[in-house]
Amino acid sequence: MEVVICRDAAQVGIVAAEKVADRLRGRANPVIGLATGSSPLDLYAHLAKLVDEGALDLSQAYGFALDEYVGLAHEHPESYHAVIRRTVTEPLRMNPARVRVPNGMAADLVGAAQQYEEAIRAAGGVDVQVLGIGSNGHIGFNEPFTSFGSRTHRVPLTEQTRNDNARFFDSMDQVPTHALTQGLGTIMDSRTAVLVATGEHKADAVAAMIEGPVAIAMPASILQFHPDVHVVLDEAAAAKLASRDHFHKL
Ligand SMILES: O=P(O)(O)OC[C@H]1O[C@](O)(CO)[C@@H](O)[C@@H]1O
Repeated sequence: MEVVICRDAAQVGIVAAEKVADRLRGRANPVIGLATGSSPLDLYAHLAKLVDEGALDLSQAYGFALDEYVGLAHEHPESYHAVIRRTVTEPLRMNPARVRVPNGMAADLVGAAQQYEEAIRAAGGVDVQVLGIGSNGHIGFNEPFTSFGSRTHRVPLTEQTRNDNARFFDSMDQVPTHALTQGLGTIMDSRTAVLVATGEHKADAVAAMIEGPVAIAMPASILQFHPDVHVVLDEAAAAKLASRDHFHKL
């Protein structure tokens, strides 16, 4: 696990985007795994700048979002279908037909989850998975006590996650209660993972992910076993790392 500590959130976005771009360049049909939430927005903005400057071409790339709310219409502005279109597909000039988001509106969610796994496999697997981390240590929507071997599946959201995401909705009762998410096993199959975290509200989860025991109470701790994972933090998110002096500081 490589850990890089940056001055601020803007630098996190740039450093992480460069790592993602390095691994996508030169591949004929690169596959990028896409996180939503606030954390990766600066990363996507920098990737968009590279695309605008001609330093990166994602027109032939495939994209797979990590997750989607269950029962939220794709047209809803906070559905991850809409968020990915707004923050990734359009600014990165990707082909919309090659960017997939789990179908949280499917009548058969088990079938939709299996099809999603098959689509990732058919595209050749994920080259670079972009990740954020929830304040309770979730990645994707894999909440604490999710099996490490899990594949794409339907999950209930914890109260903490619903509270964290309530800022995107008018009221708490509009925040969905369930999601369809890639599993921890699916995420661990990615060839490279780049996780970004900023802000003091992530400091406990970040410290537990990097230094704590690998335990299902802290889903992100499974990344300690990922063969090529890069964690890019700002000072605030790195503040509770006892081992911070061992890591690369920019
Ligand atoms: O980046 P945020 O908004 O803090 O969210 C943390 C994580 O929770 C999720 O929103 C749940 O999927 C992730 O996409 C994100 O990485």
